[in-house]
Amino acid sequence: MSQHKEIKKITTHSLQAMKAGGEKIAMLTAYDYSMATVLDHAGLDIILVGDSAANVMAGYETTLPITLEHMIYHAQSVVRAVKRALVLVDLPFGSYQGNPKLALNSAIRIMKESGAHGVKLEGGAEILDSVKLILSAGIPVMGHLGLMPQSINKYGTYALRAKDEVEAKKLITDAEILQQAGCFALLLEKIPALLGKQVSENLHIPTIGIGAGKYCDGQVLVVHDMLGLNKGFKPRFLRQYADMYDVVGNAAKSYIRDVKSVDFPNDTEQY
Ligand SMILES: Nc1nc(=O)c2c([nH]1)NC[C@@H]1CN(c3ccc(C(=O)N[C@@H](CCC(=O)O)C(=O)O)cc3)CN21
Ligand SMILES: CC(C)C(=O)C(=O)O
Ligand SMILES: [Mg+2]
Repeated sequence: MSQHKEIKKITTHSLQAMKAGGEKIAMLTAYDYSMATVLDHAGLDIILVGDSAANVMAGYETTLPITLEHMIYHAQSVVRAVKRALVLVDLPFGSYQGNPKLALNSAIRIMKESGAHGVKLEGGAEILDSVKLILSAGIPVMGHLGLMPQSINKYGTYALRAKDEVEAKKLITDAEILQQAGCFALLLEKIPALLGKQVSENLHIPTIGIGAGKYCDGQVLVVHDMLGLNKGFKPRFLRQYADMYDVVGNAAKSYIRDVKSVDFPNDTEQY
């Protein structure tokens, strides 16, 4: 008898069904093969190859410097690992804003060169033409509203977004516009929980929150943050599930000690 276990792949349709059935969606970032292997085997629904790679992989202050080529490299590594999860890729800063044809070209390059399942773009009405053109090519799009890190220079801080009535109304309208255009899901970043609730109840497509409260249809975190590898980053929305900084640090300290003391390698660890 065949030992092949049928793996039920997550699709954009599964996600709609999960929202309809009240099952929450679990998403994390990954940027490399090894991490994506672990996360996919753990049963994660969505893996996001986020442009936060600029921060956690490359050490930049913001997400602005990462290029389309870098994103494709990370996406290729993740796709090679994944058997079950839906893999989404952020379009990086400068690869779509203000130019629908550039946006389509960037999205096509990601899909063609990495084999990912869809893309994510930051923005509402101002990027609607780009979203529509990408969707017209059969590429699934996740929207991204609220705190949009690629616009950090417009706001100057990573503080809570859409606190006032005017901003909240614009976000609600942008969410409706993105759903109407055909986005399969919407990411909401760092907004009041009650606004997250209102948007989630208002839309039929699932919302995925980061700092957007418990009423969103799913949650996302940057994997290095939740593993405790991003020392000192402790925003209120982050729950830390492991202390990998100490796990890795202590292993490295033990190794250093063993090498210096000529304990490693021993007789059984050599030829
Ligand atoms: N490692 C990492 N984790 C993330 O969640 C993340 C990235 N990188 N890069 C891209 C964006 C930027 N994001 C951010 C960045 C900062 C805060 C934040 O709350 N920062 C401060 C407070 C800032 C303020 O209130 O002005 C904090 O409490 O740490 C939240 C999300 C989310 N994304
Ligand atoms: C924080 C999430 C939502 C993201 O866009 C990223 O990791 O780049
Ligand atoms: Mg991002």
